[in-house]
Amino acid sequence: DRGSVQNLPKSYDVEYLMPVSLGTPAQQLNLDLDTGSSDFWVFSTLLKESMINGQTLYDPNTSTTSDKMEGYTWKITYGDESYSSGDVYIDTVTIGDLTVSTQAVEAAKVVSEEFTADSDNDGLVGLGFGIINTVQPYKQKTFFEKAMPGLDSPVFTADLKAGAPGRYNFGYIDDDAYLGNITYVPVDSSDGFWRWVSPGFQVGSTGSFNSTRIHGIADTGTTLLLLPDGVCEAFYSQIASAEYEPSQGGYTFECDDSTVPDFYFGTDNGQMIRIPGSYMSYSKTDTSSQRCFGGMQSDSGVGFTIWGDVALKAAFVVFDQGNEQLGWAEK
Ligand SMILES: C[C@H](Cc1ccc(C(C)(C)C)cc1)[C@H](NN)c1nnnn1Cc1ccc2c(c1)OCO2
Repeated sequence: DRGSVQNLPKSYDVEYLMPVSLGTPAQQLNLDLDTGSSDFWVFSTLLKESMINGQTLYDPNTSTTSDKMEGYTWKITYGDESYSSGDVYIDTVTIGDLTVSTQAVEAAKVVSEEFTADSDNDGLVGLGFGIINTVQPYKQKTFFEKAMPGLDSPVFTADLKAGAPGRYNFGYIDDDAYLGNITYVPVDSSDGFWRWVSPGFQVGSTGSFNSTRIHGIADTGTTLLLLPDGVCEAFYSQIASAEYEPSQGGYTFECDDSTVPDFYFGTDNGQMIRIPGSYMSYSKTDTSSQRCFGGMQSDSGVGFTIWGDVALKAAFVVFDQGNEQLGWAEK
């Protein structure tokens, strides 16, 4: 079996949403596929009005295939301090023609203001590893873990694009979606993330390669590229107008600065992925100024490196859960 679904970036590629069908008759919600968490949760009719702001709600009561998991609850807090919690239902879920008939759907009763404020986002599909699922008394499998046994191949792929629709595929690798070869690196899933080690980085096409092992996670649910301070300093030192502005929350530079270099990160045996300099001018710091917030920021607030959308949209990425490895290819 296999599946394929288009993903759509929101403005500034802050997040990528995909249509998902839940229940019978199908209720379609726009969800955020997040490889950096492992809860499948949705805005639902269980929420108080004050927490809803235009989102599409999953209504378990009108689905003829939903079953409430009595006594099961969930509560998740994300690294940016946002949170959500609620009850759990079993129902059928279809993503891009791939159906899981008994998915644990976590229906929100409470969401933090950050989720209420994002009216386009109806919830998250966590595709990290199930060991960090928050459902109590017994944790639940992710959508991919439920689908995996029936798939042609135990993989899903992420093809995120800058300011354009991309695609998530399940169960197969589309050889027309990338250039050259896919380089595979081992994954350590012990903390539930797609954690891997990059052998180093290079700033600009003429820069030298810096051999330094960077431990981090591949995270479709994080917008930016969060890297160690030393790497950020090496990158921003090459941009004439770059400054570290704590008041803005990080590195900024003049949006029209022509000295913004490309950034390369190593994957394995000499292969590198090139992130175009244009991906690094993330968003205007405020309407009046001509300064942009950098797409690369320090990981010091997080504690580990996060290869978020700014990096992932420069590559074709294979999340190979069957073999616990990540595949990287140029595109
Ligand atoms: C932030 C997202 C999860 C999310 C996505 C979207 C949203 C909104 C819709 C409301 C915009 C909120 C939350 C990320 N997903 N793996 C995540 N989940 N848990 N950690 N991270 C990454 C991290 C991101 C930012 C940090 C951080 C750690 O530590 C300190 O600052």
